Amino acid sequence: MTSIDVHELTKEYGTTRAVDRLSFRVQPGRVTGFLGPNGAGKSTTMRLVLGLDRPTSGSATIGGRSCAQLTEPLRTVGALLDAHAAHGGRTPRSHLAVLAASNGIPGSRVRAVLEETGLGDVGARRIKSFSLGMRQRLGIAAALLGDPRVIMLDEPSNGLDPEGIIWIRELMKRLAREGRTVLVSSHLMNETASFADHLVVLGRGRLLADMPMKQFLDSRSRPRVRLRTTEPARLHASLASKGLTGVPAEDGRWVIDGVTAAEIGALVAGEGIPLLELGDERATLEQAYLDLTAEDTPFAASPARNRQEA
Ligand SMILES: Nc1ncnc2c1ncn2[C@@H]1O[C@H](COP(=O)(O)OP(=O)(O)OP(=O)(O)O)[C@@H](O)[C@H]1O
Repeated sequence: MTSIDVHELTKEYGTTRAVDRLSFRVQPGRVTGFLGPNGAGKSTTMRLVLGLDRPTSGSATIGGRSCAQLTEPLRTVGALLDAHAAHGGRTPRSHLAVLAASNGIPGSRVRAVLEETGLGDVGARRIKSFSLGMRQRLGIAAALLGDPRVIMLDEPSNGLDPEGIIWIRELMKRLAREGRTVLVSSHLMNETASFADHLVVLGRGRLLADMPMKQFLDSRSRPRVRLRTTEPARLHASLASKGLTGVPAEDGRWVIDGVTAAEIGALVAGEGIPLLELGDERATLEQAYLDLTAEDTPFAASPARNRQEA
């Protein structure tokens, strides 16, 4: 099995410490979402893993070897870092053919990945005429070219239309099901929640979290129930008898903090209070992420209060 191992990794650019003694492992067989505010060090880490930059100290390896040691790297790791990396004067076919030839990859893979990424009909067009979404698909085609065990994608949904976003989501899940190691950075929390099984979160170059998605959501949220009843006065009294408070929401529902739907269900059933709806309110990844990274977001807009004071 081929994991990505980052160990005590540090990268300094002059006085900026972009990555700060970072250690984590990306396991095969699942999609790992790579999150963090702007400038947190995600792209730098990916470049270090790919051997495109040298660490100040520490190590980053794929299957126990540094990328620089790999003679045909695209057969081990495929990456999308910059959708504009391909030369605009080339065609997708020639761009991919050059990559295939220099990595010992059979030419038949070029057509296969063009088809897989939906570029089968535009393989002979100049890349400079491509939209951002098409360039993004070409970058993904290049990442898949060598049928690698490890795939790293930096903001893969950038520029993709809704159909493309669904396609990339399903592709990443399938790659993980095939036992590959998939690391994906994104700023889109709903998106990440829809495909990631595991999360690695950075803030100012340091590790803030490394855990399964469900554990991340559970660890950063309190239980909360949302319900609808035809008898709010009886519900209110029943809640009060247990030291609970229901807060009416704008949509006619009630929100109760600090309890689960199972607990409320048992309570109201015992008293015969009719319910039209009852459910646990799930924490969103966006809420959990913002809560975790609040202190590590260097480019957050100032609150309105501060602007008024200025
Ligand atoms: N080549 C470089 N030279 C100097 N500083 C750099 C270089 N590359 C990155 N940095 C700095 O390192 C820090 C981390 O940047 P990086 O691009 O890795 O963050 P990121 O998490 O990928 O951010 P974003 O979400 O905005 O893409 C930033 O402060 C950035 O300015």
